[in-house]
Amino acid sequence: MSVRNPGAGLDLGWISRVQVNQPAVLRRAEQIQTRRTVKKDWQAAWLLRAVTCIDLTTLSGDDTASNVHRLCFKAKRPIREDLLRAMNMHDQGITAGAVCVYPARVRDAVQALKAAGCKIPVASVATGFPAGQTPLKTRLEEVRLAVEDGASELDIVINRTLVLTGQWEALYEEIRQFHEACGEAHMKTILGTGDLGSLTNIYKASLVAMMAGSDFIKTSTGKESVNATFPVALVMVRAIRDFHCKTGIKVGFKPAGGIRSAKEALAWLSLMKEELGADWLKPELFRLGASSLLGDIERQIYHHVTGRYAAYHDLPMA
Ligand SMILES: O=C[C@H](O)COP(=O)(O)O
Repeated sequence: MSVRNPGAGLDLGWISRVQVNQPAVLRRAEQIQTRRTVKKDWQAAWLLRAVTCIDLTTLSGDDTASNVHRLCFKAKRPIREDLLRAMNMHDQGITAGAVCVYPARVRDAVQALKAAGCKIPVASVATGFPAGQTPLKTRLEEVRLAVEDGASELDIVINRTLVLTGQWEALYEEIRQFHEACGEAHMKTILGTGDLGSLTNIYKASLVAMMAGSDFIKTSTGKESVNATFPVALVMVRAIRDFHCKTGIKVGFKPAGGIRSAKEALAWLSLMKEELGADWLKPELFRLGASSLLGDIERQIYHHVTGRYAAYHDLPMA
């Protein structure tokens, strides 16, 4: 990831003027999901692009060194070598965008990727993931420890209480402190959109997160009852576009939570291309946070290459 956001001052005037036209957002979101998508070779190429943007994730209570190691090896070789060879893509260095784990598993991931001779970044969730309801002191310490253990990307969750009670200055200050604690590591800010109550709050929280120096804004933890949806994404990417127009700073976008199918991955790529342009189709500015998406993409690529659907045993586990 090369793009960095130094942040900007908190512009409360801008935040107070925010209005979202909900019916228009819902109409546009519907249109993106229902339209015909790319086919054949183009589809395979888009799916490979999606693979390079996946933050391959495991965030479970029963995570151990061994499943994290397996995930890292899958991140290094996300698609079977013979399938890539059949598409003449075997020497293109296709890997997942990052591996995403809990702070306590960062060392396992760093070790596994080092052993595999692979430079994929390790992303750690932090700041009291998923609820963000621990004292600020411990949330900050969690960020510092994850960085110390080798995380080069931090997926921090915001304190949703501050959004729901309109405390924009306090939200900005907290995120600024997380940004400082991240040091050289990139910061992705998870809004937990399913908890924020309205599209207007989501737009405002997106702006505050970007003003406070987030390199990415991310929809969800995957643990809320509603996670990445297209209406929410539209509001967030339009906030990214407005922030870029006003400051010249490019902030990335990461939908996460419940993204499971290749078809959905294609719709997410279409949304990025149409709303933000080709610059946002790269892992530097776009990630898909997903624990169970890669398997379906690999199955679709297997079908593209062989004309058959893969049996369960044909593809290595993600
Ligand atoms: O940040 C990533 C999400 O937690 C993944 O959610 P998921 O398990 O629904 O794919």
